[in-house]
Parts: sequence; structure tokens; C-alpha cells
Amino acid sequence: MPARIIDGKLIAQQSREALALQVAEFTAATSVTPRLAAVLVGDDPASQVYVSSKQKACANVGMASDLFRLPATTTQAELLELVDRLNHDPSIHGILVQLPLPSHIDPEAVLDATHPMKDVDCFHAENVGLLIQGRPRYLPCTPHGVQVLLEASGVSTDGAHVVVLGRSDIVGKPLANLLALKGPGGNATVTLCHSRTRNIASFTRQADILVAAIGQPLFVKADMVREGAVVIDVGTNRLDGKLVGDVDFAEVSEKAAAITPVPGGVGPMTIAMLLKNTLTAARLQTKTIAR
Ligand SMILES: Nc1nc(=O)c2c([nH]1)NC[C@@H]1CN(c3ccc(C(=O)N[C@@H](CCC(=O)O)C(=O)O)cc3)C=[N+]21
Repeated sequence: MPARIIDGKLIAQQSREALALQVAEFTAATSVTPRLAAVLVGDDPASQVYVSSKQKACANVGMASDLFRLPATTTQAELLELVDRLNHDPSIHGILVQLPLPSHIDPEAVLDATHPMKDVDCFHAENVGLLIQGRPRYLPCTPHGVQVLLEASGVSTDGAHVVVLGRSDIVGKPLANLLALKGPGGNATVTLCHSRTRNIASFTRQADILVAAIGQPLFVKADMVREGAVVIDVGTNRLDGKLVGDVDFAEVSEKAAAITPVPGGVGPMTIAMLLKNTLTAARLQTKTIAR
């Protein structure tokens, strides 16, 4: 039987609708509009698409956003100067420096320089540490998006074997940690596979939930998936001008119980969770006098 398709576009829209109400309530109570600053260095076309969808999504939920476009020749010192200015601007609650950065800029230096209270990507070491200790300040956008997708489609992670493919700092590593945390949305048994894993199919075939986040187009084939597994595709690869995931959707969807498409799966959720973090950031930075 073909898999149920998990509609990330719809679930993201529902998340945004719920969020819009919370933003309206927050702004009515505080007169503060949550504000995101997005920084884009260079003119990578894919990055431009993502950044403009982030801006559009902000407007949709009643939040403000500023885009800072810097030329590809920007030095690291100049970028750090902008980040410092944004750190000290009280009207800005969240800062997002779009990755990848040009090769002459060290992304770690930039992420370290972003104030942890404004780090709505949850990339700063302090926020990653808090997450892994089970007391998150912000939840990383794509991993949290995956968690919400599973929950909204009635797939429990509790006691499930989740196999994560990919150990990146942006998806695989934080996702594996998030799903292994105690509590609802977590409690999974997690196996983290990567480029050095021997016989990767022997692991993927044991997954109740398989998450692919390796950036290799169509890597996951039907013979790597257990009949009835849930498959989440985080990949966004351009192949012959077309957007394809890390999963061979055509064949895996014949075997899985449920699967996310690309586009229309995890991608829209990432943006919805970024907005959620921006509201959290505004709350954390807005002093209200309790009475
Ligand atoms: N600081 C930083 N934070 C990020 O969260 C971040 C980043 N840098 N750099 C790049 C990756 C990638 N990423 C995506 C977000 C949305 C879609 C998305 O909405 N995709 C649509 C399709 C978009 C299209 O058609 O091109 C979809 O899957 O339906 C995809 C990818 C965020 N990233």
C-alpha cells in the first residue's frame, strides 16, 4: 500500500496560524512587535529564496523583519561589526545569519558572536548546551520542525527506534539529541549514522522512523527501509534544476507507512519554527512588570 504523505505545507500553515494569534496577543499586551534580522552575505540564489520566504512568513504572522544584504566581498570583521550592532539593537529580537557563508568567513566565529538570547537558529554553543541538558532556551528550527511533523501526523517517538542519517550541526546532531530527550516528543532510541558508518542499510532497515539529512540526492532507496516505517526527508538538493530530497520518494513511498515529500515537507516547517523562536526571543527580551 502506498505511504500516507505527511503534508508539511499544511502543518506549517496551521503552526503559523496558531502563532499569529500568540503574536497578536503579545503585541497587544506589550506594544512590542517581534523583529527578526536576517543577514545574507553574497548572492547564492537558493539562499535568496530561503531568506525571502522567511521575510514573507514573518509578515504573515504579524512580525517584523529586516534583511541585511552584504556583498560576497564582505570581510569577516565587517560581518562581525554588523552582528555586534544587531546584538545591541533592542528593537531586534532574533538574528539569523544565513548559511553557507563565503569561504573566507569562519562561520563558527560569526555564530559565537551572535548574542545567545538572539540566536533564533539555536546554533550558539550556549543554546546547544542547554538543549542537550534538557533545558532548551530555543529549539533548533529543522529538528523541532521534524518533531512537530511527527506529532501532528500521529507518529509517536516514545520508545521508537529513530535512525538519523547525517551528523551536521544544523540538523543531524541536534535532532538526535532532541528526540532522545526525556518527555513527550522525545524518549526515542536514537542511532546516528554518517559517512563513516559501516553497512548503513543494516541500521536504516531497523528504523521505526528514518530521518535523512545528508545532502545526497535520492540516497535512501526502498531496500534500505523496513515495510511500514515512517520516513522523514530533510534533504533539499538541486538536481537538474529540480528540488529533490535525500530519499528516492518514488520507490520508498511504496514501502513506507508515511513519508514527507520534497518540496512541501520539512522545509516549510523549518521556517514556521524560526518564527516561533522569534516570538520566544521577543518574550525573553521584553521586561514586563508582574503585578
Ligand atoms: N542560518 C541558517 N538557518 C537555516 O535554517 C538555514 C540556513 N542558515 N541555510 C540554509 C538552510 C536550508 N533551509 C531551508 C529552509 C526552508 C526551506 C523550504 O521552505 N523549502 C521549500 C521549497 C523551497 C524551494 O522551492 O526552493 C520546501 O521544501 O517546500 C528549505 C531549506 C534553512 N536553512
